[in-house]
Amino acid sequence: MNVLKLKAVSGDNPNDNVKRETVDLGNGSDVVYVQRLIPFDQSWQWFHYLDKHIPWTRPTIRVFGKSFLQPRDTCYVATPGLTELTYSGYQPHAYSWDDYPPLKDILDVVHKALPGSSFNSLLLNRYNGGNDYVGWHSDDEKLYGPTPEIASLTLGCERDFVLKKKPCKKSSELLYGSEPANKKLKKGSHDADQHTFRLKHGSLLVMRGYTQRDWIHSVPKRAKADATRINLTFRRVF
Ligand SMILES: O=C(O)CCC(=O)C(=O)O
Ligand SMILES: [Fe+2]
Repeated sequence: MNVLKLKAVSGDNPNDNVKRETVDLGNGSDVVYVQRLIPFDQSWQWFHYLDKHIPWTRPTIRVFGKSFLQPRDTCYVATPGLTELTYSGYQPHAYSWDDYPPLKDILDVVHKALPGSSFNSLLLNRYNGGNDYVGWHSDDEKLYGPTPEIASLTLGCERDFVLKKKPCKKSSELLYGSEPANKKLKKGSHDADQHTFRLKHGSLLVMRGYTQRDWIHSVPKRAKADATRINLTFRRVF
């Protein structure tokens, strides 16, 4: 597996001396990784708050006519009046930012780190150990527009986040949710087509440009990851 050597570049915001690294995926797609966005202790405080107070659910989802228990807990938060989110035949209830005030503080930190961003929805995931995962997919729902910026914050247990180039549109649709997330690279593909980021406690990973159109991503099962990870993905619904 290709664990990236990242090139450090300075942030857009001169007040922001947080180190960030950008990986150009080509064809108008890139990923920004900020390894230490939120200080260690603050990250644990938010982790414990969210672990305890968020109304986590593990919904049944439908993929190609078959029902599955989603292999992680989830919750959705959105500004009122937005188009409702539906994925894999499941429409989550949209909770309000006001229900969980620390989410607004986290949103502020993310907005400051990403000048020009204005997220209005948040999908939370909780992985209760290494058997919980998210399979190959892209977040290419229409409500996010053609080039969504998706900012993904990690709290708790480190996990690998893998990006893989779509072979073509049809086959990537077939991959969605149905292929084991840890499947090896196909023969004929090469290293530039797959990138792995080890997402640290307090880190932020941002997918931009055409990443959702041209790439799929997953958080594979990991036998050794025995602790809980909470992930917050901020998105803008248009
Ligand atoms: O947990 C992660 O890092 C990724 C979650 C994800 O891809 C999603 O919620 O769409
Ligand atoms: Fe995703």
